[in-house]
Amino acid sequence: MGQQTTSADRVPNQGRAPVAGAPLVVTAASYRIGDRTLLDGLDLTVESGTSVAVTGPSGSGKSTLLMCALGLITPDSGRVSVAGTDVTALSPRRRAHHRRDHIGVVFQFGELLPELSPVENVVLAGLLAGQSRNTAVAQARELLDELGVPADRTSTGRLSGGERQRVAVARALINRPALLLADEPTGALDQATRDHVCDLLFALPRTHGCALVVVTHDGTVADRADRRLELRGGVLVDHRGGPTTARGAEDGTA
Ligand SMILES: Nc1ncnc2c1ncn2[C@@H]1O[C@H](COP(=O)(O)OP(=O)(O)OP(=O)(O)O)[C@@H](O)[C@H]1O
Repeated sequence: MGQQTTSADRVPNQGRAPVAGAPLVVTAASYRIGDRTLLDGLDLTVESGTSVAVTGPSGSGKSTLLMCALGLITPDSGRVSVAGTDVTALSPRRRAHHRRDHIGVVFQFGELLPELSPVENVVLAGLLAGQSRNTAVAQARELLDELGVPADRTSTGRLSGGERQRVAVARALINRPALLLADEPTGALDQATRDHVCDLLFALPRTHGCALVVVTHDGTVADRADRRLELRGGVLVDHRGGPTTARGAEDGTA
């Protein structure tokens, strides 16, 4: 498991509006589907400049937890605070705006528009986030350069899997998110490419000052995070499954 980062060694947050408290604070969240309890009083705090990996059996509710953080699902009870705002209390419209302003997401297959160039994919996200065209283009080029992907040499659909995921990371960063969520970001990559994408991904909390939550089945990926937790029985526990409480694991004190 990686080193826990303290507030003292965080980098500046790249011009983003300051966030009060941790970018993600989930408090006593419960969520049921039918007769299944997926989240059962779950707690999770992720500080700026740090990463958390969430593992767990298939169907345990990992994506559901991400959906709660995104505000696409509202827990039956509990709070989900993103960038200092309880998103469970917002109207769907305000929640969507809040998501656009404060969260970036990377999915397993990138979910990019294959016929557009990399820079067009990233610019599009910037425009949707309310940036001017000039700003979006400048930032998109800067991010793609930083992540080592050619901006407009070819269409995104012709890129390799690793290059596509780097474009997806650039797209997720264009709104300077306080919170970056990644759902199986390396699930479709070979081992060498996975390791390269992990190098980039897990550096982002330090280089961009965001909080990062990665959901993965891959223990090698999970071990790259500052904290590795397992979703089991609706709560987050230390992945080694030792005699710990969810709160203790969540605090990183277990
Ligand atoms: N809208 C829904 N209606 C009914 N069941 C759902 C719905 N959304 C999720 N589920 C069920 O809830 C459970 C948890 O789903 P979720 O996708 O959160 O699990 P997961 O841990 O991310 O799984 P995986 O690792 O396979 O991606 C699954 O059994 C899923 O079928």
